Amino acid sequence: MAIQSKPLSSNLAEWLSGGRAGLGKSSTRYGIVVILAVLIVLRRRLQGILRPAAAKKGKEVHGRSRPQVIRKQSSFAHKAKEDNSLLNELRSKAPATEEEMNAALEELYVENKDGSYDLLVPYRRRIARVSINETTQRTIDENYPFFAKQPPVLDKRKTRKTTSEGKDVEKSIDEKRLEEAKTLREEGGAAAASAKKVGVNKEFFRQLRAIFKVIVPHASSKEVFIFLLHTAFLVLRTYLSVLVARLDGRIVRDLVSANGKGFLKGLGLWFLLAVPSTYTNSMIRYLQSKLAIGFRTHMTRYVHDLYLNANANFYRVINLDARLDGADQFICTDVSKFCETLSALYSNVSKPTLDLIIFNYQLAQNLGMKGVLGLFGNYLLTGWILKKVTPAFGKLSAIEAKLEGDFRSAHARIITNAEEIAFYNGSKIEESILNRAYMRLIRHVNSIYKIRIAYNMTEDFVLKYCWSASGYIIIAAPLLFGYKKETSSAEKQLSEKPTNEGMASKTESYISNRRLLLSLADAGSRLMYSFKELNELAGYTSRVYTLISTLHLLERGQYQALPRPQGIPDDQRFYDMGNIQGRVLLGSDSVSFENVPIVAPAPGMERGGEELVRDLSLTINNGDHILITGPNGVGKTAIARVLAQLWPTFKGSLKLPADYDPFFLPQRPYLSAGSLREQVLYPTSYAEFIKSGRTDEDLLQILKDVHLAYLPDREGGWETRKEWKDVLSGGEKQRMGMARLFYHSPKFGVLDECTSAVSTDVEGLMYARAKEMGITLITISHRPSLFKYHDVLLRLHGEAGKWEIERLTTQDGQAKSFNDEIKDLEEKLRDVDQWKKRVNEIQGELSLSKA
Ligand SMILES: Nc1ncnc2c1ncn2[C@@H]1O[C@H](COP(=O)(O)OP(=O)(O)OP(=O)(O)O)[C@@H](O)[C@H]1O
Repeated sequence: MAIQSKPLSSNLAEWLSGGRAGLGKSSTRYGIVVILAVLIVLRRRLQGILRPAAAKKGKEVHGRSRPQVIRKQSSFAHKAKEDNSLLNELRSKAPATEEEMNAALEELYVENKDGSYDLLVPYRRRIARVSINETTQRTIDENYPFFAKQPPVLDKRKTRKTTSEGKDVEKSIDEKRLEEAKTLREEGGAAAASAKKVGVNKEFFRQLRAIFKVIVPHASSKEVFIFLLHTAFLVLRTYLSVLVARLDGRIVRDLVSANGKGFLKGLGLWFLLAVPSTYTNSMIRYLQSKLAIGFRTHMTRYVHDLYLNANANFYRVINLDARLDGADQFICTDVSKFCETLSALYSNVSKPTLDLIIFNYQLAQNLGMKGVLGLFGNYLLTGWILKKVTPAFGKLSAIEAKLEGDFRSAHARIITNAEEIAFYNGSKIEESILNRAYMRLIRHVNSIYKIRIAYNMTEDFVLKYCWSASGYIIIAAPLLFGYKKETSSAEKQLSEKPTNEGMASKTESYISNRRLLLSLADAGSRLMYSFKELNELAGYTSRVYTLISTLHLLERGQYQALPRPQGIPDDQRFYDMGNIQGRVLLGSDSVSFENVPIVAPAPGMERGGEELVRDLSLTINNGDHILITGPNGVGKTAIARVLAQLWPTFKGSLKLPADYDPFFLPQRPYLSAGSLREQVLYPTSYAEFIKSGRTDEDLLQILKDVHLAYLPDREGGWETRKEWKDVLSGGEKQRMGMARLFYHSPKFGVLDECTSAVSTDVEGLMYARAKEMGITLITISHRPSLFKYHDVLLRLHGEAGKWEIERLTTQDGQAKSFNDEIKDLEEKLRDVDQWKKRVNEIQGELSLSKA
C-alpha cells in the first residue's frame, strides 16, 4: 500500500486528512503541524498575559531589610514619606521572615499620584503589590438603572383577595407592599423569598445582562481576551476530537486488514495527537478557572466599593433594610458560585453545541440526508422529554444558598461571642441551634438528591441508551434495508476494491461513525447537563442580583418603603424608611437638633419605627460639653446614631458644622485585625500615619495619657499582630478607645459609655485630658461622677419620649458646687408632696369607679 511507503509526516497528514471520509479541506493535511506550532507560540504569550498581576509587573516586595526599619521607625517613616522608599528598600527575591512579613504587612497600601493605590498582599512569604482602582461614582451611576428594579417577591396569583361577599378582587398596591414585606420577613430576605420565582426566564436574562456590566466592565477587559482564547481552545478541542475519530477508524481498519506497519504508525500518530489534545484540555480548564476568578474579582471589588462606601451600606443592610439576609454569605459564597457556574457553563454549553454541529456535519457526510433527518427527529423528541422531566433546579439552588448562609451565620455568631457563651455554659443550646440550621440544610440537599434520582435516570436512559440505539439504527439502516446514500467518489473507489479491503473500509467507516455517534450522545448529555446548570445559575443570578441591586438602592437612600397601616389613629405618628422628611444641614457654627424625633427604625415592619425621644431640640456649641443620661433602652445611644447619620432624621432638622468630623467611641470597643500600632491609629492606616509625620514617640505619649504605656513592651513591640479583642482586658480595650480619641483629637467626641469598665480615677483623668485637648464632649453615661466634666445635662425620661435639659455649670462656667446641687435637689423634693397628693387622688378615683 502506498501509504506504508511514505514518510511519517506525510502519512500523518494523509491519514488525518481522512482520504475518503476526511474533513474535505486541503488545509487539514497540515492540521496537526499547525496546531502544534500555534500552541508553542501561544504558550509563551499566555504565560505573559495570564501571570498574576504582581508577578507581571515585577512588583514583588518584602521586608528583607526590615529589622533595621523596625529599630529606626521614625527616621524610616520620613524616608518612606518621600517616595515609597520603604518599598524600594524591601524589594528583594528572598522570602521574608515572619517578623519582616508582619512589618511589611502593616503598610497595607501605598498611594499613587493618580489617586489609585497599590495594595500590599501577602503571598507565599512575599508581599505582592496589586494596583487597585476604586469603582468611580460615574460607573456606579451608569450601572444604577440596570439594578434599580428589584424582582417582586409576591406571586401574581397571591395578589388577589376575597371580600366579605365572597368576591375575588385585586388587592391594593399598599396591601401588596405590606404582604410583600411580611413575606420578606418570614422568608429571610428578598433573595430567599423571590427564589420561588427563579428559573430560566426573561427576568433571569435581564438580571444576567445587568451583572455582565459589572463582571466585564469594558470590551477591552482582560476577561474578553481570556474568553476569546478559551473559545479558540474549545474549537480546537472539537477539531481534535474529529481527528481522533478518524484515526480510530483507520487503526481498526489496519487491524482488520492485518496491516501491522500501518497499525503501528497509527498508534504512533495516536500518541502524537495526544500531546495537543491533552494540552488543549488542560488549557480549557485553566482558562475556565481564570475566567471565573476574573469575574469574581470584578464583582467582589464592585460589591466591596458599594458595601463599604461613605454611607456605611454595611450598616444599612443590617439595620435599616430587610431585603438582604446575611450579606457575608452573598459576598463570600454566592458571588464565587455564580462566577464558577457561569464560566463552567460557557464551556459546558459551547463545547457540546460545537460538537453537535461538527459531528452532525461529519455524520451527514457519511450517512446522507435521511440519516441526518433521523438524527434531528431523535434530538427533538428526547429534548422534549427531558424538558418535561427537568425539576426547578434554579429555585432549589437559591434556597440551598440561603440555608447555607443561615448555617454559616450560626457559626459566625459562636466565633464572635465565644467567651460569653463559654461563661454561660451555653454549648448545649448553641449546638442545638447549629444542628438545627445544619439539618434544615441537609434535609433540603437530600430532597434535591432524591429529585435527581428520577431525573438522572431519565437523562441517562434517553441520552445514553436511546441515542445510541437510534445511532445503531441510523448506521444499520442502509446496510440492512439497502437504501443508498449519495456516495462520494472516494467511497465509490473503495466499494469497487477487493472484498477484504472493502470489508476493512466498512469496518473503518463503522468505527468512525460509531465514535462520532458516541461523541454525539456524550455531547447531548453534556448539553442537557448544562441545562441543569443553567437552572442553577438562575438561582445564583437571582441572589447576586439582589445583592448588587439592594446595595445600589441603599447607596441612594432608597429603603424598602411601607404604606401607613389603615388601622392606626390619625394623630399617631408613623415613621417609615420610605418616608424620611427631616433635613441635615451643613454649615452651622454648632451641632443642633431642631424638633428632631429620635426614632428606632423597624425595617419591613408594618407598625413603623418606634419614637424614643419626641422632637428633640438641643444646641451643642464648641466647648459646651454635654452629658446624656437616662434609664436603659431609653434612646441615649440612639441620639449618637442620629448624630453619626447612621439613623435617619425623620423630621425637623439636624444642623452640623461644615467641617463636622466627630469621633465616636461605642459601648463595645472594636479592635481591628492588625498590629498594636494600628489599634491606636484606627481607622487611619499606617500609610496615613507615616504621611502625617507623627512618630511612635507620639503614640507612646498617648498611651501614657490613657495609662497603657506598658503595652508595647508587654506585647513585644508596635508591630506585634494578635487577636486584640482576646488579649486586652475589658478596661484596657476601653482605654485603647480613648487613646484613639486622643490620637485623632477631633472637634467633637461622642463617648457612649466608653469608660464604664475603667476605674473612676483613671476615667476622670482621661476626661480632663480630652477637655484639655479642646475636644467637645458628647458623653452618654449613667455615672454621676462624670457630671463635673460637663456643662449641660440632657436627661431622657422614656415616658412618651420626654426629655429635659439642665445646666451643670453656674453662670460663670464653674461646676455647680455641692451646695448648688443640694439646692436643686431640695427644689425637686418640694414637689414630692404634690406628687404624693396626686397619686392618692388617682387611687381614690380608681376605687370609686370600681365600686
Ligand atoms: N439597630 C436597631 N434597630 C432597631 N431598634 C434598635 C436598634 N438598636 C437599638 N434599638 C432599640 O432602640 C432603643 C434604644 O436603644 P439605645 O441603644 O439608644 O438605648 P440606650 O438608652 O443607649 O440604653 P443603654 O443605657 O442600655 O445603653 C432600644 O429599645 C433598642 O431596642
